[in-house]
Amino acid sequence: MNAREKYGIPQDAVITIAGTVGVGKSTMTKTLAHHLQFRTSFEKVDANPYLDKFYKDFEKWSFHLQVYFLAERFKEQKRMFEYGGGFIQDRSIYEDTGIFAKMHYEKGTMSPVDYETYTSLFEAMVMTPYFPHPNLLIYLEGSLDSIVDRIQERGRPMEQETPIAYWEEMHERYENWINSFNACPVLRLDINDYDLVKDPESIDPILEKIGSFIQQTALLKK
Ligand SMILES: Nc1ncnc2c1ncn2[C@@H]1O[C@H](COP(=O)(O)OP(=O)(O)O)[C@@H](O)[C@H]1O
Ligand SMILES: Nc1ncnc2c1ncn2[C@H]1C[C@H](O)[C@@H](COP(=O)(O)O)O1
Repeated sequence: MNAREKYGIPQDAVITIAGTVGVGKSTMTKTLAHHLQFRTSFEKVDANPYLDKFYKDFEKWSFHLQVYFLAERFKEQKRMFEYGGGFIQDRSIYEDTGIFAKMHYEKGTMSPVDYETYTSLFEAMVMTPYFPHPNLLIYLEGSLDSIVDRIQERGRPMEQETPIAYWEEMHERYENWINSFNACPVLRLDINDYDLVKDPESIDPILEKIGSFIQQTALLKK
């Protein structure tokens, strides 16, 4: 019996991993997909033609980058839909709009007209059949210090060179965002409670929690 069967996780489930930059989403995505034998959906970082430019000049590249991420996520949503689920997704589309686009608009690094165009594009996409809500959103949370340490340790120069104030603002926005998020069930995990790098077995209680959480929310829907 594999972990998916053991913990009663449906094979068509879509689980999305949310949380600020560097908190450990990709690591969690890979680990869960491995244990559940699910496919993965990652965001494009290395092959992203705007990301480096964006970190050098937010004002100039915010809109281009948001449209790029939106197009990529739309293609991924369509792919997950066409496979009929069974995916772990690294970051939700809700974060693009609820965190990044909003933050740059409110900081003044995305113009009101660009933000309006972006928002209407996002709303048009969400109205297509490719956007069912995920079965579960796993929210990874930790202190700002430990997250900044991880960003430094991972070593993407564009992120290392970004002032800590940027990560601090994002951290705060994430806390507010998750406290009012209600598009799908949320399981919150504190990054101090597991270590997938040094202690791979710390995934077991997480798998168990995911199973019982999905079953409970399915019962509530009946
Ligand atoms: N559970 C963990 N314990 C210790 N270090 C971790 C853990 N998860 C991720 N890391 C480390 O933190 C850094 C950022 O992780 P990553 O998964 O790339 O984050 P994200 O996808 O959220 O940006 C990487 O250097 C990774 O090895
Ligand atoms: N929608 C986005 N707007 C701006 N920047 C974004 C967006 N989505 C992801 N990013 C950035 C943040 C990081 O530098 C990389 C990858 O994110 P990560 O949390 O490390 O997976 O892309």
